[in-house]
Amino acid sequence: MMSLTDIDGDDASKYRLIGDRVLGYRFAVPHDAELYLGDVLKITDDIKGLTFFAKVNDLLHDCNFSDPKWDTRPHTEHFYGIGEDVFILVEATPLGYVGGDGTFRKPRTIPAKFSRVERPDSRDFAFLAQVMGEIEVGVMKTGQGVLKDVRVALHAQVMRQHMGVFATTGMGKSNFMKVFCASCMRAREFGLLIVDPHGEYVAGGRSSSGEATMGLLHYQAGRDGLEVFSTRPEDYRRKYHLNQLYLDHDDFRAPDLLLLYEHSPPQREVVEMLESTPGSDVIDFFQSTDFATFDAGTYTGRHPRIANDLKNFSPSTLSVMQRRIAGMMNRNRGFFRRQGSSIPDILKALHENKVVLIDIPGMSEQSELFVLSIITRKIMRSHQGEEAGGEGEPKQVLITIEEAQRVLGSGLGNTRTFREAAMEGRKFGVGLCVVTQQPKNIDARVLAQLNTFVVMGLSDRGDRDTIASSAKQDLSALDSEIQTLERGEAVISTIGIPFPVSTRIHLFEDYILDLNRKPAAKPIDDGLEKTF
Ligand SMILES: Nc1ncnc2c1ncn2[C@@H]1O[C@H](COP(=O)(O)OP(=O)(O)OP(=O)(O)O)[C@@H](O)[C@H]1O
Repeated sequence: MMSLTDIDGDDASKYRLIGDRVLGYRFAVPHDAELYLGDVLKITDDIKGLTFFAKVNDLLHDCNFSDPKWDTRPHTEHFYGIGEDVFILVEATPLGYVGGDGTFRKPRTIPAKFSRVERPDSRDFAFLAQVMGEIEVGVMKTGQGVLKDVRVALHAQVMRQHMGVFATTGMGKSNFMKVFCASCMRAREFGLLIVDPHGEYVAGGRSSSGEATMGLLHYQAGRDGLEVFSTRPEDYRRKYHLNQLYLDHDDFRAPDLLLLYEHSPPQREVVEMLESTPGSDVIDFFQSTDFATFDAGTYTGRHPRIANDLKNFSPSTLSVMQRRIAGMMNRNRGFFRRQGSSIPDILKALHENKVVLIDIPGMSEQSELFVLSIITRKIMRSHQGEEAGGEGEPKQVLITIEEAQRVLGSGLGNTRTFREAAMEGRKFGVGLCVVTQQPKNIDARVLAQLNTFVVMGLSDRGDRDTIASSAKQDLSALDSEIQTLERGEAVISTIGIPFPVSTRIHLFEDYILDLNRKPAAKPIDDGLEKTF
């Protein structure tokens, strides 16, 4: 017997499940029902005692008439009427189901024929909420609206397995990153490194659409979870309790130069030869040697080993290297000095599970990559050492790489540090947060390592295909949704949440206003209704 069920007490509104398979449902709903792509619906199977959830991915007009042209004939309404034989066929993707024990599971079975289909109410949201993690980023989106009681939160322990944030410019990537940082400051589950050459994360600035924005310092209740290392003037640093950023000569290694300049094969060989030589010796050698007269056989300076290593290189190659090192020192003189480095403090803060913001406003792209490369290498070495030492709790750090196609593109031979972190980092508790507008320009081997995908509007089909083929969950059903994502919306596919979840990212300013009013305890329980 067919069971037509009222959805909200309105007799005219009848929804019923009529098929189809474990990974795709079909419902018939009245021809005038108001449903939207992305709506989340609940299917109650009273026979098996299971409650299923599914998301609408297509809507089609259909009818029970055998006349294929019934709806184009004149006076159709008069002859056929437009009653329950005319309906909308809804295609939906299952999210999962809840059994008698109240646990949310992946869809592995199918609801009984004619199971009741309705909109979930607030009691149902608890089931969806139970699959969420600790790092809150937004609320679940459904069709035109949001499920304000279902906060979307990533799982902290998945973060070491690398994440990708993919967004066309202006879609809300900076806002997402700040929300993510605020939640990390609050949760204190792992260390997060972020290098900001635009100076907008610390105290805000202007968004891409020109509005004034707030920064991480405005999240005062989470201040203990933030450590800032900055190149700003002293009075600014003192006012906001920021640390001064310093890197020293021993933090530097010759391969850092590969990121900053194009190198010819012999120049590259010089770099490789000096790879494990302490940076202070390399810098001192190049600063104190005259390559017009350099001869390794007669060299009497402070670095005979380096002189001997470089004896077969031409003076012109060595002069180019000398100029580059001088250029690198000059460009970074605001924070790069002979002795005294912030690296131990940066590592300490990361290992205290803080967000570490490296604030270098107005610095060139080369300086940004220089800093990021040095800190990434230091984190990797420290974690590899710890692994060897084997004592204490393994530390977990996530390193943000913005415009990641610069250093994780395919065929780039100059970015070994980042590649090593992408390929081996997770063994040592080092994850990468790869942020890019151009996923198709990221090395496929790196994409294959990502276990969390945050997709914020990608208009390019090639980019979407790249993401769909790399994500661990099937995103093909969401292609049309990804195409139509609006600013501030994302589809998130991550381990721990059994379905790709459409999310309305919190607006940072509203989110921290709310967080500032709450005690710092976790988990975050209250609704964020006023945000949207
Ligand atoms: N989740 C959101 N909710 C509401 N508005 C948002 C959201 N995300 C972004 N916006 C709006 O969009 C504007 C642009 O966002 P944002 O600066 O984060 O974009 P972007 O992708 O980082 O841009 P660009 O790549 O050019 O820096 C913001 O000023 C904000 O008003």
